[in-house]
Amino acid sequence: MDILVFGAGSLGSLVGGLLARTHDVTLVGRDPHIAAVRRDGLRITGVETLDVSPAATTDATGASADLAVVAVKAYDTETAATVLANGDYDAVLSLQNGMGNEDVLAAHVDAPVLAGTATCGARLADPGHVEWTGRGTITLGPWRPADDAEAAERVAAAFRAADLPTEVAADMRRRLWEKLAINAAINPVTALARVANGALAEPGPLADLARAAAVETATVARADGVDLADETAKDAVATVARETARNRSSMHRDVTRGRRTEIDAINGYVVDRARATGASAPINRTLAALIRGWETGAGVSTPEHE
Ligand SMILES: NC(=O)C1=CN([C@@H]2O[C@H](COP(=O)(O)OP(=O)(O)OC[C@H]3O[C@@H](n4cnc5c(N)ncnc54)[C@H](O)[C@@H]3O)[C@@H](O)[C@H]2O)C=CC1
Ligand SMILES: CC(C)(CO)C(=O)C(=O)O
Repeated sequence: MDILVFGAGSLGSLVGGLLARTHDVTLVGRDPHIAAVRRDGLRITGVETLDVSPAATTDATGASADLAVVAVKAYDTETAATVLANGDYDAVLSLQNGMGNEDVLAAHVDAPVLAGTATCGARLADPGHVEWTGRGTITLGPWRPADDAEAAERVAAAFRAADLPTEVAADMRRRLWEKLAINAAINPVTALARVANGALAEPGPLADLARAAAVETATVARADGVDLADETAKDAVATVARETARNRSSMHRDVTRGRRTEIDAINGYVVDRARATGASAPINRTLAALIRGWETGAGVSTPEHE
């Protein structure tokens, strides 16, 4: 399969690099990482060590491929969608966190849109070098009823052929809301309290706050027509906090590095859906206000500004 990975940062480089073992992959990203991959190839270390040589470019305008995988931060999805709209793809798959990305892609591209979640961990260590920090799996499926279920099966088969454990799901909206509940609970609380995820697995005020944010998110999901039980959301947060106890969440890392966060696509999205459905979301609203207030005061940067 011809695969273009739009957003060759941490996750995009890992997934693109692993897919490059079997498929023709083009990474789309920014220098100095892209220049290093073009010169020396891509090195993956951590869970496994491997060296691969995908094609790499900083400009995907007018490109075509069987599949475009979107792995930019949520605040860059609109730009990615605009570039992809000028190309030719049989399917577009988002592996991003947060909500709203698939709708933005669907509004721009003329191809089936697939939603996906990735539980693997990745960190761009140096230009040309990505660290694989957690093995994980990928779950993907059609986003809208009109989106092609066969495209999801084709993509999953291609991922499995490259040894990426991948499952197809028919209920991606519910699964993205469940992931959203996890991120809405763990990300801002760990970022504001500057603690590792495991702090939320210990009884105490931070665990109580995270649980309350998850339950509130599940309430908004139900108001939005998605069947997500309070218990499911609460248990998911407890399990992820325990299983990733030593990790710092992506929002905690963004805040520590003075970088823009994905708050709009996480707690901000919950607040927007609460407003649209007449539900109330005071906990998500407070967490979003605190992180947005920090972003404004800190004069945050995005990776391309570095
Ligand atoms: N890093 C991880 O382990 C995981 C990340 N995710 C999600 O995946 C998404 C990406 O996360 P990361 O890889 O950590 O972020 P990242 O910031 O490391 O990578 C995003 C990359 O996209 C590039 N980019 C953005 N706009 C571009 C454009 N117009 N042209 C070319 N390149 C562009 C940026 O330069 C950056 O290198 C986020 O939604 C995140 O929440 C999900 C699961 C795991
Ligand atoms: C699941 C979790 C909370 C793991 O850290 C994550 O997705 C993130 O940090 O963004």
